[in-house]
Amino acid sequence: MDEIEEDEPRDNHYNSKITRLNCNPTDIFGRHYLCPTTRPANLDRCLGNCELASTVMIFGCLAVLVVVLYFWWKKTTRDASLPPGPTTVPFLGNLLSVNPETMLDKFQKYRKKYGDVFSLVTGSKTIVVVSGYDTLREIFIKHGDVSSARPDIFITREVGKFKGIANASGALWKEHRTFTLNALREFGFGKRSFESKIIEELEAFVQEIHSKKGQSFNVHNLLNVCISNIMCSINFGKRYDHGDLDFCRLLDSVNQNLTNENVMLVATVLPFVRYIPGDPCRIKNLLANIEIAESHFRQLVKEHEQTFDENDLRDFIDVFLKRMKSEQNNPNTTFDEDQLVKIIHELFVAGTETTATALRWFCLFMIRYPKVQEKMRKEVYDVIGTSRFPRLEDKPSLPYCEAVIHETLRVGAIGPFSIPHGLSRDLHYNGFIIPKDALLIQNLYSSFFDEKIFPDPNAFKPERFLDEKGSLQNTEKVLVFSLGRRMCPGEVLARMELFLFVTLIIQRFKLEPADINNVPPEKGVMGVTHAPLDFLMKAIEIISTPPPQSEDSFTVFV
Ligand code: HEM
Repeated sequence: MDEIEEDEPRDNHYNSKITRLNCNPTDIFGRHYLCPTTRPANLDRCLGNCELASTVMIFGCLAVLVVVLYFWWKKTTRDASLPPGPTTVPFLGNLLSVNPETMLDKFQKYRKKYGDVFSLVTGSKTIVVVSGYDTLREIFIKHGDVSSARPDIFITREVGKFKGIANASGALWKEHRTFTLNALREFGFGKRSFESKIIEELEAFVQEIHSKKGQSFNVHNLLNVCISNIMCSINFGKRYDHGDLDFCRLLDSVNQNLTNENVMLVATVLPFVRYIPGDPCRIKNLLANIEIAESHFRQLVKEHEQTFDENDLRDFIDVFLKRMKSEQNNPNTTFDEDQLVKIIHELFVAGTETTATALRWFCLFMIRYPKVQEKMRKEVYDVIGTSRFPRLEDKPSLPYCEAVIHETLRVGAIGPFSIPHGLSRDLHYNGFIIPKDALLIQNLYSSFFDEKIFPDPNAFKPERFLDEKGSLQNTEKVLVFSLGRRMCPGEVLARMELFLFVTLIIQRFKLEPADINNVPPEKGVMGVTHAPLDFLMKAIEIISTPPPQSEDSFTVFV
């Protein structure tokens, strides 16, 4: 590059013109760097060129800006081939309609106005929302071959690395979902071994409530700890004491992410926010918490490897390690440590938050509907009495309790929008095209509150699930575990947990609000799940608690 020599005289005209242009003409050595290719002798030409260059640059930038704005405007405008939806706002599209605080009601209104399949355009992603029992079945069962993928979004890419089960698609997902379901089934789904793990935790739960001595308390943490401990027994073969520091750290990192409510949604529709300095949306914090949890799980895997005995498979990690070892000479194996860590992380999170939230809704409904509580208790006392804990084999004899569980899942609407789905190719539906890169939302909530299926949908009425003979009916209409190929693989375990917790709570305690004049509202908040606002309650002991190793309780199953 040519430079102006240091001993060259300065040009006044040059300096004055530069001053007019409000530029610094020389650097500290007096070298002209405004237009480095030109010498002062050619100053006028240089300045002319510079002005021309600036003008060209300004027009160039404007042209780029216009092109960018045009494409952004296009991206925030609904294409005619898409399913219908609310009018888009230039450059924002329907971004304002994806506010988690208002989404439940808004989507109900949009369904009425635009039909069972409507679209929202956000610029970065096209969201297609599917509502209604029949249409959900059509898109996710009939067209399940196309609609069972996961989309490429923040959570699947940055959090899940497209691994595990919930964040994987295609062959990897199929292989590991089947493997995990078989492993859990073999290991104890629906069997006594799982029941004994749940009952072991129920003992601890009862003791904790007993220690409250009828004082008001928030059941939130206690339920989280108990339910996650069940997942720990299944995954890692051990439960933790409620005060264990490692366990508290693990739960804290998971809970922080769960209460970091809508970060996933924000990062999905506004992917650039993660680059804003200062982490205002706590995305880096979320990723750091994932790392804390996964290094805990990695450590557990290492410990298992050291004590592994293929003739004594203790838990899910051991079952996976056995498969890993049997495939160690297969260069294409997908059974590796990363995949194992992702799966146990998913099982831990998916298996804890959902079930614990359902049980919080249950406690809230019992406080609000004491007559339902009484009716359940009568059924439990008639069938089981008070001398032993409820068991899974009591289930068919307790249809009213089962009806209450279904009504809790329906009105509590724990996962109202399920987990986002993706598509393996464009899907033609009713004359519209749902594009391959769209994000498909299952609006399960629309079916829970559909008055054609559940008349008077806002009322908490367990009787709706019982026919004239008192037998269960219509329970399959509560799509809380989703439907089709991605349907929740933890349903069996969740139902076991719900039944045993709910019937035991009712058998042993009378639930009351902390303040009879201030009964907590039924209002839920949208986060990772749809959960009730925190509330205080009292659990008045009806039957004195048996000692932890009592004959009557879990020793029967161990
Ligand atoms: C009341 C409790 C539960 C509810 C309401 C629930 C609900 C759901 C829903 C709605 C989905 C999304 C399905 C889809 O994408 O279409 C799901 C997926 C999943 N759930 Fe559950 N779940 C519960 C308990 C559990 C438990 C106890 C486990 C663990 C054993 C579990 C493990 C999973 C996994 C691994 C997935 C991902 C499945 C896949 O992508 O193929 N869930 N669950």
